Amino acid sequence: MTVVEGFAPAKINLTLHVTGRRGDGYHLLDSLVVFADFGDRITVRPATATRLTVTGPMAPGVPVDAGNLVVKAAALIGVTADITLEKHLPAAAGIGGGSSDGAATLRALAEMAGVTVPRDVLSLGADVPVCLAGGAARMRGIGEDVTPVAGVPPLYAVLVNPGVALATPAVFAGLTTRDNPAMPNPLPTWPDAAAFVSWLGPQRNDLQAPAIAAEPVIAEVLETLLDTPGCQLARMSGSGATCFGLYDSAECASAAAGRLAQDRPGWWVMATRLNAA
Ligand SMILES: C[C@](O)(CO)[C@H](O)COP(=O)(O)OP(=O)(O)OC[C@H]1O[C@@H](n2ccc(N)nc2=O)[C@H](O)[C@@H]1O
Ligand SMILES: Nc1ncnc2c1ncn2[C@@H]1O[C@H](COP(=O)(O)OP(=O)(O)OP(=O)(O)O)[C@@H](O)[C@H]1O
Repeated sequence: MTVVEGFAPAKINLTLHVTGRRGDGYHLLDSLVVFADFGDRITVRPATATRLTVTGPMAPGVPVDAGNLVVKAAALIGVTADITLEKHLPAAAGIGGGSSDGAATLRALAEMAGVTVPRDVLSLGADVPVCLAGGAARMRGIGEDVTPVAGVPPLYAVLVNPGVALATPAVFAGLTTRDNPAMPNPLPTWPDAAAFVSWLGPQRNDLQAPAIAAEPVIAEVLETLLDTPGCQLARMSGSGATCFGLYDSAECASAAAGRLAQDRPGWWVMATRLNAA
């Protein structure tokens, strides 16, 4: 029996510029996306009907029915399987947990059944195409236009989630401006990690302000990250509430994570390497 295992890394929007809105209400984006070396794990086994079991420290509250993106992915690719999802990423947290799980499921089921992944996966969610591509990418359109980006260095980061779940539609609805500038085109080249991080500084996550308006604790997370020794940049990912801090070494990131975990026992804190693959 073919058993296939897959990894569903956290997705981090290093930038997230909202550049317009379509007639159907979806927003046009320009986002630089990378992936962490931390995430969920899935295992798929052939079965005559799809069945999902969710395990792991972040399993509570995650749907186990047709509402789970893993089950939707299986239906889209047309393969039935016994699927175990080991959940490590907080849900509704702006780090694409469900989308990354969906993309990992598509890859694993394609391998298990010897079929190809459908070309149009946007119906699963705006973040699924970028998660399926994997690796540093520029995401445009509403999420369907994904271009790999070369030259993004590996980054040492700390992810912090203060334990408030934010619904993506509500955060988009809180935007006060929707026609904001895109990132430069083409993107520059960066000689090293320091140049990359200083370029990143003036870029933005346009969803950060409406997310803070909805959950002011996000501003506290950003300030707390910036206060840790060696933090070069702190920004929110996706529609929040997870924020990332960038550091110039694994030691700095790990020391910051240790300190934050001690000082803020209610917050989810994780040191990770971004774009390490
Ligand atoms: C905020 C991001 O995470 C950035 O990477 C994504 O744009 C959202 O990706 P996602 O969670 O996979 O999004 P979906 O499940 O497709 O959409 C959730 C909701 O977010 C809003 N949405 C999403 C994507 C987009 N380009 N414009 C939007 O306005 C819509 O209200 C939509 O109903
Ligand atoms: N595999 C899954 N893991 C977690 N949540 C899921 C999953 N499938 C569906 N959901 C549902 O999707 C909602 C959003 O969770 P998800 O973790 O995908 O959000 P997110 O990290 O904010 O995503 P994004 O960054 O793409 O906006 C959850 O509240 C949950 O009900």
